[in-house]
Amino acid sequence: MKLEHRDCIHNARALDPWVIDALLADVPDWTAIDGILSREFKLPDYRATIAFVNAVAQVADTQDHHPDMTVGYATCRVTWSTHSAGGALTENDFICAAKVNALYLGMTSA
Ligand SMILES: C[C@H](O)[C@H](O)[C@H]1CNC2=NC(N)=NC(=O)C2=N1
Repeated sequence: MKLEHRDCIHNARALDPWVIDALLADVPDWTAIDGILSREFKLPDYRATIAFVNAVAQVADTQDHHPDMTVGYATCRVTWSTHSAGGALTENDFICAAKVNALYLGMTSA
């Protein structure tokens, strides 16, 4: 099943580096550095940025997996890591990153 269609699981385990490298191919434009997965999104203006933040928050609450977000006027950096795995990357981070990519595509193409 495509990553973006999967749901987060409980007790996700820290991923090995080679698994991280493989999963990165499924989340275009995200980078994994020091146990965090992040991407900066560009939006047309502040209103669109806040709408994006709210849509990401909705995904986060539904999945019970929550990113850090840094909001600018027309940018939002979304950062995932799994606290319960000691701040490492798990499949949950990649599942949520894929969901956010799909969300962004839906909000910015049309
Ligand atoms: C109790 C609740 O399920 C946990 O605190 C969830 C909530 N959101 C979370 N978000 C992230 N990013 N990592 C977690 O380990 C995590 N744990």
